[in-house]
Formats: sequence, structure tokens, C-alpha cells
Amino acid sequence: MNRPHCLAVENLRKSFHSGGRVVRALNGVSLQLHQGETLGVIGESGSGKSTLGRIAVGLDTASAGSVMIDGERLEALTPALRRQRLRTCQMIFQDPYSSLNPRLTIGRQIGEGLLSAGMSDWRAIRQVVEDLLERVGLKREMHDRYPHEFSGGQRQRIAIARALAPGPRIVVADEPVSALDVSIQAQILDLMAELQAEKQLSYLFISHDMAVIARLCDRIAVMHRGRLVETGPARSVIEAPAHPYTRMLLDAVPRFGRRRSGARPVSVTLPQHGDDDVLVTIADGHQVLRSNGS
Ligand SMILES: Nc1ncnc2c1ncn2[C@@H]1O[C@H](COP(=O)(O)OP(=O)(O)OP(=O)(O)O)[C@@H](O)[C@H]1O
Repeated sequence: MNRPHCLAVENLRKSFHSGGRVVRALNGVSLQLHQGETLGVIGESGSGKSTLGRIAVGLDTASAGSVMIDGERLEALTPALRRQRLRTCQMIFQDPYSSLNPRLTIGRQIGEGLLSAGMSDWRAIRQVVEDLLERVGLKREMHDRYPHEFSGGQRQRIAIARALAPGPRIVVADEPVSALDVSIQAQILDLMAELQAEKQLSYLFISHDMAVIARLCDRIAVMHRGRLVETGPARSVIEAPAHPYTRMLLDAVPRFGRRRSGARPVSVTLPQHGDDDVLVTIADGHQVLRSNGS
């Protein structure tokens, strides 16, 4: 893919110190999000996906490595410029209820994003917020209601409106539909796809669900224990997975497990990856982590 990248992380590392142990949540992750694409990040719980997303939007800092927006390394910028660049990146979380303030109206919460983007006239802000509410499938008069007055799907629509308010170009969505019923999931994914086309958004879409990733994503990045083990065009990764862990994820979804030839493995032995393992290109844009020397 020759499109320029709007967000990139380079050799990102993150360790947490917890209960006397060190958890290596990210162990040298590099990837690029191209303009207008949806890059799906998939992996089991604890593989480091949320940590990657939080660092990408500036909600957490890396232990080492770089985050770049439009080619600019954030750590080289002044705090004011860094904040300005990060405004182009917004995040949508799995559980909109806990990310929304129960004591503030939804209009106020969506409006805060407009304030941070420089608007100051509350009448104008209200107008834009009502337009946003309508755009995400809610009613303008819902402006003055509180989060508890909405269903889970409606709250995720509110969270999407809030993320869009500052006018981002990059949206990191961390399991945005995992807490929703399947029929509501489809509506939210459709809405996200429409908004992407309309506003030329780039999505870093985090999920543990291969079916959801396959539905929405142009490219897929597979994470396992803080490492990127495979990345490539969605079709190539789904039809010709090269890493045993990717095959295991696909085999767990009947639709994909059956599509490929060969018997379904009874058990999978996953390779232990060392620090000096490298991503090797196996097809156009398709890379897999291999032990150095194999
Ligand atoms: N604030 C923290 N303090 C200590 N350990 C943490 C912290 N945040 C994450 N971790 C650990 O880092 C590892 C990666 O966590 P992360 O949440 O990024 O994974 P994930 O793939 O997003 O999983 P999930 O889907 O369950 O959120 C896990 O072992 C997790 O326990």
C-alpha cells in the first residue's frame, strides 16, 4: 500500500510493574496506519492491544520507542504542540457507560470536545452537538439527557459523537462493539464505516473477535504476548495465515477455519519468540514474525 501513513509506532515497548513483577505489555511493536484505512489489531486478552491504543492516542506513555503523527515524532514536540497533534487522534472505548460522566448531560460531554478544539460560543456548540447527535442516529432533543437514560447501543453512538466532536482524522476504537448484542454490533459497525467514508477517517480497530475484524478491516495486525506476530492485507492474512497463532485465531471461527484447506489442528504449538526475532515479508505487504535464522 502506497498511501502515506498518518499514525505510526516504532519499536514501542511498555512494561508495567505490578505486585513485584514486571509485565512486558509491549515488546518492540512497530506498525503504520495509512490514511483512510482500517487497521485491525487482534489478539487474545492480555496481548497488549489496549496498551498500544492508549499510547497511540497519548493516554499513556511508552517505556521506549516512538509514536508519530503525520511523520512527526511526538516526543520531539513541545507539550503544547504534542497536545495539538494528539487532538487529531480520538479514542472510543469498549464500555461507553464507564467512559461517560454520569453527572453531565451527553450534550455537555460531546460539547467539551468542541471547546478543546477552540469553539467558545455555547449556542454554536449546541448546534454542532445536535448535528452530531443526528448524524450518529440519535435525536437532537436528547442533548439534555444523562447517560443512564440510554441503551448500550445508544451510549456507544454518544461515545462516537464525542470522539468525532474535535474533528479527528484518526480514531482508535478499542473493542467498540464487544459489549453489544450482535444485531446492535452490526448497526454500530455500519455507522463507523459510513462515518469513515464521509470524514476520511483512519481507524485503528482493536478487537479479539476475528469475525468483526474481517468485516471492517483493510489490513490486520496480529498481536501475541506484546509482539506483532503477523501483519498484512486482511484477505491475505485470512486466506493464507502464516503464523500458527493467526491460524489458531482463524480456526476458532468456523467460517474461516473451513475456508482453508487441511485438517483443523487438534493442538497448536506456538513458537517462543526471542527478542531478536524479525518480521519477514512473505507476500506483498504481508509479514510474519520468524525466529532469527529460520
Ligand atoms: N495499568 C496496568 N498495570 C499493570 N499491568 C497492566 C496495566 N495495564 C495493562 N497491564 C498488563 O499488560 C498486559 C497487556 O494488557 P492490555 O490491556 O494491553 O491487553 P489487551 O490485549 O488489550 O487485553 P484485553 O483485551 O483484556 O484488554 C496484560 O498482562 C495486563 O495485565
